[in-house]
Amino acid sequence: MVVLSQTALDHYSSMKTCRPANGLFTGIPVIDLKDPEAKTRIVEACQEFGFFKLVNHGVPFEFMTRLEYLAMNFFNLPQSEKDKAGPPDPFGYGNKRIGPNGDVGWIEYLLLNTNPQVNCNKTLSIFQEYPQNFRSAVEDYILEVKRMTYEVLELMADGLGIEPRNVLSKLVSDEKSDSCFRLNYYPPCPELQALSGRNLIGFGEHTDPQIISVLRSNNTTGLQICLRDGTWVSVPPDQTSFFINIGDALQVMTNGRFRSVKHRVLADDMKSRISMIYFGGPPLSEKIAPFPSLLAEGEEGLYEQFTWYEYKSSAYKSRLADYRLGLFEKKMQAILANI
Ligand SMILES: C=C1C[C@]23C[C@@]1(O)CC[C@H]2[C@@]12CC[C@H](O)[C@@](C)(C(=O)O1)[C@H]2[C@@H]3C(=O)O
Ligand SMILES: O=C(O)CCC(=O)C(=O)O
Ligand SMILES: [Fe+2]
Repeated sequence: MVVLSQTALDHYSSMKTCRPANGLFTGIPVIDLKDPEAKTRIVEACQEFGFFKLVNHGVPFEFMTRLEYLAMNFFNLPQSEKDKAGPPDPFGYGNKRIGPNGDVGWIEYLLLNTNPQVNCNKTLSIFQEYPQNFRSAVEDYILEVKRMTYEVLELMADGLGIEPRNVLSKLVSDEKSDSCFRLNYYPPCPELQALSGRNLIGFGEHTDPQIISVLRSNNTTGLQICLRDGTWVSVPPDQTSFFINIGDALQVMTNGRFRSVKHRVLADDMKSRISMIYFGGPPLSEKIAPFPSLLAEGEEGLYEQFTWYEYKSSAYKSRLADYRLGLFEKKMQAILANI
């Protein structure tokens, strides 16, 4: 069993920017994909929270449970087997280290590219060595989730009144779209029991850089989002639903109307958490800028124009909790110009 030293605990312990809240939050917007009012509800949720729960989404539950089962089998393999698929570059198997800049969490994960044009040998090899059906479960799941994500993005465009209605969905459905997929496993940490009241960070606070993130987890709590007023609230888990996150790129495209939500995961003392997240990103060459039709007369764009490649490169130089969009805000550019 892994024993946590005081220093290690401090390292993994909860930080800093938002205030904690107790209990499960009951105010997460729930959107029914088949509701005729869905587009309006989605826009409201993205403006207020940058986050919502999606029900009646049409993705068969078996696709989720099959992948969950096979992913759990993978994470239960001997360490030496899992290490064959790592270290992440950023794709591949990772253990405790998140990203290239010193972030750590109580987590193991597999990060995969969903673009068939990018073959990552390391991750493909785990699929060759380990049960054939793991690869097909990942592919089947992603196919279903993509289809649903396009529908959500079309409703968003409709709700925002931007045309054509596929203006957002085509960015992530493009064959060059830079999307990725992540399986996260948070082992239980029994030692937490003796340390009542302390948090153990599974995945530290951050916003997702892409356009949209689509998350499904087992029935274990742990995911928290930061509300507008700066309080952390716990998202009640629901293994049958998806949770949708707005990413930084969509915050920019809506000129700040949609919030890229800050979130994190806390580990549990008893239960393991497993989550699967599809991150929908645009092609690397795509220019990320506010949609002109969303700017009111005389309203200025809040951000300098940049490509997704530029943003991603900058994100990979940052720490998890950094405010990555800051560098691209016009006011920051003006300050930098005067230095
Ligand atoms: C610390 C980091 C991990 C991350 C790349 C980064 O430098 C900053 C953004 C992180 C993040 C958060 C959302 C996704 O999980 C992720 C895959 C992404 O696109 O940005 C991770 C990156 C990662 O784990 O490689
Ligand atoms: O594992 C989770 O529930 C969320 C993880 C997350 O936010 C991420 O991988 O970007
Ligand atoms: Fe995230």
